[in-house]
Formats: sequence, C-alpha cells, structure tokens
Amino acid sequence: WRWRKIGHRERFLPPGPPTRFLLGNAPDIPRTLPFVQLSRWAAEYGELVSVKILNQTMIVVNSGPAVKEIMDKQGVFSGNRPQAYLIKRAEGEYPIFSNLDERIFKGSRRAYHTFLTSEAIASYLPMQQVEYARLMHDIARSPEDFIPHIKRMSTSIMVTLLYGKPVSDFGDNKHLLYFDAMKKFTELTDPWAHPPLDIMPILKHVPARWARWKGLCEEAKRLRGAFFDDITEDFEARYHAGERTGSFLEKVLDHPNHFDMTIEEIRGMSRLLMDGGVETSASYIQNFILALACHPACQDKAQAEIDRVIGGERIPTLEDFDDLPYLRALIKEVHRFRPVLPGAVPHMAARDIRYKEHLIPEGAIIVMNTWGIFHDAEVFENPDTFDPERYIKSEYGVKDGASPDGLRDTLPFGAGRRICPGAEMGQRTIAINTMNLLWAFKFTDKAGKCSMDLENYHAGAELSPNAFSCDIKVRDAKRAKLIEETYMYMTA
Ligand code: HEM
Repeated sequence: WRWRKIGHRERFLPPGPPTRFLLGNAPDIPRTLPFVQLSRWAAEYGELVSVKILNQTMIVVNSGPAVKEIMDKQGVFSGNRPQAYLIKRAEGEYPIFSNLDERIFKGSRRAYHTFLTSEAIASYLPMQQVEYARLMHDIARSPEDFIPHIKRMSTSIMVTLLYGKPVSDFGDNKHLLYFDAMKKFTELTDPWAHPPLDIMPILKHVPARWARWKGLCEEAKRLRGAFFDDITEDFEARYHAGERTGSFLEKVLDHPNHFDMTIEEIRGMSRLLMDGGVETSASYIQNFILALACHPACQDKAQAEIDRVIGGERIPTLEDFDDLPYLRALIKEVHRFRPVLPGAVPHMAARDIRYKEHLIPEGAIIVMNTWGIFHDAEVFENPDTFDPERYIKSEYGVKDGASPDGLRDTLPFGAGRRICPGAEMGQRTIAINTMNLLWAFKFTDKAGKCSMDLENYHAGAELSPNAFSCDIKVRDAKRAKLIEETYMYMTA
C-alpha cells in the first residue's frame, strides 16, 4: 500500500498543486526557468508551497518573513544540503553538499570566516586591481568581445585570490577552458536530464552503455582536471618552494591544524570557491550591461551622478561608492529584476521545522524562491518593470504600505548557515566594475535587439543572458587616455 502513496502530498504538508500517482508534481515543473512556475504556485498557494517529486518533498519558501524565520533564524535545522550523487561522482571532495555537522563543512566555513572577512578582502584588492583595469582596457580595444573579457576578468579575480597568480599567466585562453568545463558540470546539475539517482540509488548500477550520465561525469571530470590540475600543481610547487603572494590558499595551508582538512578537501574547497565566484559575478555584470543598454534613461542618470561625484579626470575608487546612491539603487534593481540564482541553492531540513501552522518535515528539500520574493506584487509595485527609483524611495524597494520584513541587501546571496561566503567579495567586484564601466563607456542598443525578456536568458540554476551585442564606445578621449595609462601603470 506504501507504493500507492508515492507522489501524493501528505496531509500535514503546506499546500501545493495537485499531485499524480508516483510522479507527484514532477511533470508540472518545466525544465526551463522552473522558478516562474514556482512563483505562479506561490501566488496561488501562499508563502510556503509543497511540491512532490516522486516520494521526495520540496518546500518552496516564497516570502521575506518566511526566509527570515525558517532559513535565517532556524538555520541550524534548515542548513543541510540535499545529496547530488552525480556531482559527487564527478568532483570527489566538494563541500557544497556537505551537511552542517560534517568536518569538511566546519573546516571550510572556518576558512571562509578567517580569510574572506572585510579586512582580508581588502588585502586582496591590490592583486585584483590590475584585472579591473585590464577589463576597461580590453573593452576599449575590442568592445565586440566584451563578454569574453568579462569572463576572463572574473576567472582571473578568483584565480588570483585563491592561487596568487592571474589566469593569463597560465595561457591566454585558459579561462575559456574553465567556462567549457562549467558547461558540462552544470549539465550534471539539471535534475530533469538524468534518472533520479538520489531518490532511487539502485539506478546507479545501470551499465554505462545505458547510462549517459556516467559518460557525462567522466567528461566533466576530465575538463575540470584540464583547468584545475595545472593551476593547482603550479600553486603547490610555488608554495612548497617558499613563495608567498598572500593568497587565500597559502593562508589556509599555513594553518593546517586550525582547519582540520585533508589536502584533497582543501583542493575541493578552492574549486568550490571558484565555482561560487566566477560565473555568478560574470553573469551579474552581463546583466548590468544589458540593463544599461535596454534602459538608456537609467544609464544617463547614473552617468550624470558619476560625473558629478568623480568627474572625468580620474578613475573611480571603492571610496566613491558610498557617494553614488543612484548607482547603488541600480545595482539592487538588477539583482531584484534578474537575480543570478533565482532559486538560490537548495537546502535540506535536518529535522522537523515549524513555521506558523506549517510543518517542514526532516529530509525535505527547502528552496528559497528568490525570484518569487522579488517579483511579489504584494510587496513590489509593478514587479515586472525595471525601475531603480524604487530603491531611492525605500531602502528595500517596497511599495507604499508594504512591509520590508525579511528583505536585506544580501538576499540574492542566499540565507542562513549556507549564505554565500563570498557575498562581500561579490558585492565589491560588482561595485568596482559597475563604477568603472559607467565611468568609461556608453552602451547603446543601436540595432534595437537588446532585451531583458526571459526568453533571452538561458535555462539552468543560473539566470544568465544569452550572448548579446550592443554598441560600446569610450565616453571621451580623456577617459580613453586614462584607461590606457592606468593599464600600462598596473602591468608595468
Ligand atoms: C554576484 C555574485 C554572487 C552571487 C549572486 C552569489 C550567490 C550565491 C547563492 C545564492 C548561494 C547559495 C546560498 C544558500 O544556499 O543559501 C551561494 C553559495 C556559495 N557562494 Fe556565492 N554568490 C556570488 C559570489 C560568490 C563569490 C565571489 C564567492 C567566492 C569568493 C562565492 C562562493 C560561494 C560558495 C563557496 C557557496 C556555497 C556555500 C555553502 O554551500 O556553504 N560566491 N552564492
């Protein structure tokens, strides 16, 4: 009789869409942009929605207050991760899937808390400045390649932070290898593309000729190895020869007992930091440029502010950021309108969790619906309209009379015990690059082809615009000269 219950919603669960025998709601969740469907259900069923995928329960959290109560305040119960056999098979030690009580989770969080503090991040800045300067220089030289230039910058920022050497020192196109490997790797994270191995482990024994996923794991492992082996071996050789650049990994290896991690686990942690930091930052900056091209009035306003505060005689510095309220509003609106991780990264309940009249059972997957929260018409005026002014009118962008409870600037970076450990670093990369780009360039959609419609984004856990082109020109000759001189100075 237990079989007959598979796929059905238990009575004690929060409400949700009708289920089907065995499959539950699996057929109703689209493979592309699933968060749109989750948000429709949020509008229909409320701030907590339960979804069944075979016998697995998924709880979708759709409001700021619910995130605050369930994920932030009860973070110790809601901070585990669901297992992902395919990723583990391809990656080995990789702390994103570790649970809160595991040694590797504790060691890596300790490392983040020690070496990703505000002071530590400030100490990496001189190493990274050259990358920011190079991005402006590269875009000025070949504006049509702005997307590869952004990808190079974000890869290099992280390689420099972690391994103490810019990515171009490993070959001019090394960063493209990383993005190729990530493409295969993210295919493994598409839950609808593979058999449900985490729910039905017996499927792991299917012979390779009938299991496409086995070949995919091997391919992802090979491509990731082609990128990381080189960089890791180079770093370890330099480290053991006594070279010190002040990088994150050096600092961890200098204190082996403090973190209680094996060398394999430390290597896994640095791969995870790369994966956490590279594509997210690159996607955000592409989104930002697309927003400028699509909303020229917002671009004009941000540039007028930059010209007033900074002028054209010097390049912006981080200290300018606090004096640019419109730019800060624009950054927040891009995060709200097109969040890079619209469903964050799934958590799992370590035990039963109560919220109001609801019960989230132990073992349930918990999805923070960042998209749904940011597009809730009860909280945001015209949520489907791009409008940075909402963040000038109110700190969290909410409409008159709506409560900002549970909203915070770090919401796009997740929640609770798993909140993104690179949030401050990511915000800093975004602050510097957005100031620089607005100061340096005019972005124009001359062909009238730029659009932030969702159909121009690719599917997957990450919301990143499809490749697009826009006309990019340095704003004047004085700025062109300064860009060139700064780059020459930084690389001298
Ligand atoms: C635009 C930039 C970024 C965005 C939007 C972003 C967003 C996120 C989100 C939503 C999560 C999931 C949090 C959760 O489960 O509740 C996450 C996790 C993570 N991020 Fe970021 N992130 C960014 C940049 C970075 C950077 C620069 C780093 C590294 C320095 C980083 C490292 C990580 C790591 C290691 C995790 C996994 C944490 C864990 O499982 O315990 N991220 N990020």
